Amino acid sequence: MRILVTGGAGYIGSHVAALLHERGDTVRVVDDLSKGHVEAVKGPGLIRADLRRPQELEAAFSGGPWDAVIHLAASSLVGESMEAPARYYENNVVGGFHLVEAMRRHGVTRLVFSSTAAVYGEPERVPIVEEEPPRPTNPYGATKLAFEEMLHWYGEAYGLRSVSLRYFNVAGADPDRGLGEDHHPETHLIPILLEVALGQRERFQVFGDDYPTADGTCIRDYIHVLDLAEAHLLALDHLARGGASRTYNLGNGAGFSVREVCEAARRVIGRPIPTVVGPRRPGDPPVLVASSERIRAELGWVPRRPSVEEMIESAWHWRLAHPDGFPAKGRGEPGKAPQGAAEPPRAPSPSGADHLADPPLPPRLTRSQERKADGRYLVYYGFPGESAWEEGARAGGRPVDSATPGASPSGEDESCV
Ligand SMILES: O=c1ccn([C@@H]2O[C@H](COP(=O)(O)OP(=O)(O)O[C@H]3O[C@H](CO)[C@@H](O)[C@H](O)[C@H]3O)[C@@H](O)[C@H]2O)c(=O)[nH]1
Repeated sequence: MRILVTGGAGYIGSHVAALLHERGDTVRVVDDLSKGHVEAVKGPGLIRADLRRPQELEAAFSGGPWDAVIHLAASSLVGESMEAPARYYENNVVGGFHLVEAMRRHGVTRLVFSSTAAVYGEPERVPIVEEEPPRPTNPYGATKLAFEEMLHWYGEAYGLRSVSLRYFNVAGADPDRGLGEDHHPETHLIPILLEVALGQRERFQVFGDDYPTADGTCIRDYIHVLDLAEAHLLALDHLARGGASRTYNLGNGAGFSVREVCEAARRVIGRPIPTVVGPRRPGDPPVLVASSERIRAELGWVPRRPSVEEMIESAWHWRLAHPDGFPAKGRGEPGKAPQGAAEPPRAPSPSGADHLADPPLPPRLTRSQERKADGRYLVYYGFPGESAWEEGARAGGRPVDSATPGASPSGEDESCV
């Protein structure tokens, strides 16, 4: 198959892309590299594109036809989403909309979507089944749910078939393939524990110990990133067989409290991990544990690495080999492969000659800014050679109020899951 993987330079996407590439699929990673790493793309082609910019998506879809898209590019932090919901709506909903529109233009009718347990909010029954009414308690979950709903209606009207995978808490690494978790800044529980164990942080802060759980800390369901990546391949194959649109939970069905994960990390690593209890993090539900019976029964998914210790151990091994994460590489030009990345794959032409060139990109929007009397910034976007205000009126650009200097329309912060 020929597959586009958005967010394929990120933590989960890089594992998915590597598995697809290894089994012989033609894979092109589409990533804006704001959070992803060129080094994490092992084998597949890579093209830099921001989903919010349709002209960059056109370059990403060039060289088709493509059989399917796996969509993981998103902003994905619960805490951050509470403070910056606009960024989440723009990256996850607007970016997602441009993606499905590009799929429509290019006749691509299958999509596997990286959704989240955060759509459930505070569920009434645990383990959570897919029939549980979604009631997100944070903008991250709300934007993922909005895109799931968009997929439903695109399916009804345009024949798009999709599988939404609602991930619970993803952990672990694949040190053998040189893949692991590297976020800046890091906010996730297990990588932070590893940083404390390495002496890169002084201590770990527990976000609240007054939840209605046995030890007062939040309970989550952890899933190994490779088990999760394998589920993407099963979902893709389901759609390739003509399967209908579905939604699946992905977790192990076992809950671990924050304190239990700390204890497991101390056992696996054998080093002290000092902790301190702090306040709750807004938006965190007390308990999220999955029932993944549906995907087991329908697609035959079996998590082969269910132990939290194994997840921590694999993450630890990757981290020991990469104490500072992936090396920072240049991001290159939008619509192109960054330096050092594999060339994006092209479809073989009927004559055998590879004559498919990327389409020329329209001129890029540029930004200009004014500092206002109150210290805030007013930022305008325009095409080169036109004043910002003229552009705003004539070319569809938009003024953005109170942006911080150096920020993109959404804060240049699309992360890659
Ligand atoms: O410094 C920290 C970091 C985390 N936690 C707690 O650890 C648990 C797990 O937190 P984290 O690793 O940040 O993951 P979540 O916020 O639960 O969210 C993850 O899990 C979701 C599904 O549950 C995914 O959709 C999200 O993308 C992913 O960020 C939560 O109870 C946090 O409050 C702490 O106590 N201290």
